[in-house]
Amino acid sequence: MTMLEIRDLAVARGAACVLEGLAFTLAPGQALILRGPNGSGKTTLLRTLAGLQPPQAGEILGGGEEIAYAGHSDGLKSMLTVAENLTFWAEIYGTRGIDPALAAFELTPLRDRLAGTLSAGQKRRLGLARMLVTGRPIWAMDEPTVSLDAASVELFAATVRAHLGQGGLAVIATHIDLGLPEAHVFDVSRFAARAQSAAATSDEAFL
Ligand SMILES: Nc1ncnc2c1ncn2[C@@H]1O[C@H](COP(=O)(O)OP(=O)(O)OP(=O)(O)O)[C@@H](O)[C@H]1O
Repeated sequence: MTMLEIRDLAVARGAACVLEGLAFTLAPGQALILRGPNGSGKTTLLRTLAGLQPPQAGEILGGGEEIAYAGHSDGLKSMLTVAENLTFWAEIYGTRGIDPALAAFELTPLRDRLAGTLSAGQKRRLGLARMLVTGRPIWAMDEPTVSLDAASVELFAATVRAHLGQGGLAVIATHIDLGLPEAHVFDVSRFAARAQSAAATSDEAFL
């Protein structure tokens, strides 16, 4: 059974510890909504969970090959079509069939368009469709609804609900209420690193 558990985790940007003492456990069907003001460390935590940077301290159990990450950048190849982009990712992740992902984000009519010619919201929908193509059970997503209109936000929320309904897990930094069942709100600012606050105070003395 896929689980995601973090124990006494500390995450850093460069050498500076941003968050420390983080702990949670996520079971199949559960979502964790990350909240916190700009710069509080949501992206840093998501990148660490996704294995894009090492933790400064503590443990992550159950991430690794189980986790797929959707960051601020959609990571699209502008000279490939919508369908070619998804096929590229399907090959990387060793999965088959892009049609459900196209349908989930209403991209089927756009399948032969070059990704570079899509609107911002369409690009975002394609970036999110990639999560379905990965076939991975844990989704880590950073502000996934940026650029999406209300209808597309609902498509996204429905896709996440379906993923959770199939036993998937999700960690999502978002300010929007996605109406997810089993969603727990996790305010990262409660875990701000003490060393960082101390540094900010001493910096102020030199201003
Ligand atoms: N490349 C970098 N080098 C050094 N510090 C960075 C770098 N990127 C971000 N930081 C700092 O790390 C801290 C945490 O940033 P992070 O992007 O994780 O926050 P966030 O909660 O995702 O913010 P936002 O809501 O604005 O996206 C901030 O103080 C930020 O200024």
